[in-house]
Amino acid sequence: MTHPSLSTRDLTIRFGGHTAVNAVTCDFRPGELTVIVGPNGAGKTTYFNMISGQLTPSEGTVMKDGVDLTRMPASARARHGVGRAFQLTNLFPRLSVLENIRLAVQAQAGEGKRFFTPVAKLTELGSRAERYLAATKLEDKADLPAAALPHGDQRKLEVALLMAMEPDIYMFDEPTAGMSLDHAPDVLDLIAEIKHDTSKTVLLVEHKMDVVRQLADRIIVLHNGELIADGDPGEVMSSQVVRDVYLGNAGEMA
Ligand SMILES: Nc1ncnc2c1ncn2[C@@H]1O[C@H](COP(=O)(O)OP(=O)(O)OP(=O)(O)O)[C@@H](O)[C@H]1O
Repeated sequence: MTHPSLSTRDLTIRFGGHTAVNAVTCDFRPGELTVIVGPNGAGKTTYFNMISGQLTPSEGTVMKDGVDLTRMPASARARHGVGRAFQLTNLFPRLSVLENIRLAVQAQAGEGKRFFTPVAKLTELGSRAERYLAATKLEDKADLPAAALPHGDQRKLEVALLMAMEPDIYMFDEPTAGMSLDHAPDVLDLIAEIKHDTSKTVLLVEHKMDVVRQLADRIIVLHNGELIADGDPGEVMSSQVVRDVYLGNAGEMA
């Protein structure tokens, strides 16, 4: 079995007296897309936030390729290859779609703060930006300001910016939330493509079971902050413990 790229050990966070995530130990491997499911309030987003660095755990560790990320801020984790798609927060609304991607590529290449960049390097960065533009099927919108894009295309641009960071770990929290039915397949195709790259580890928080079925290599289930199931999607979703959890939360397992 491939070596894990990312591991959490006994990851725990308390808010006042409430334990939102309780001693979650889990390994994630390259070439594997893991979907994190669980009823509302199960701790999925909080677990995600402790991996990407928005929250610092009360106890436990987050390790990536042998490096302890547990106390690092999100920006340092991004430099270590943990990339998370965030809605709108990293877009420059007045800049064009292509300019946004170019800036992300330049930042990844460490050219963001340089005044002079050699022409050959600029050309290389430009072609990388074009590649991500094409991968996300945004070529015909390249010159539009990011703010003018419809919601679905903005989500695609966020994926393009994430790809431009060239992370090893891709994290998506409900990537099709708020998206119309005609845009959702594009974003799901993109994620499917990312997971075909066997050097990448993909983590997804998702409620929609059709999305889970389409993408998951593995499912982990959180309930009341605890990891209660982990494994093959078919086995996990038909297991009694998961059925009981969802039966107690009727309607959420769409
Ligand atoms: N900053 C915070 N302060 C206090 N409690 C919090 C905080 N963040 C999360 N919680 C609590 O932690 C628990 C887990 O929340 P979380 O948002 O991680 O669940 P979730 O599984 O992502 O839910 P959903 O599917 O509804 O998004 C909830 O009880 C929530 O109220």
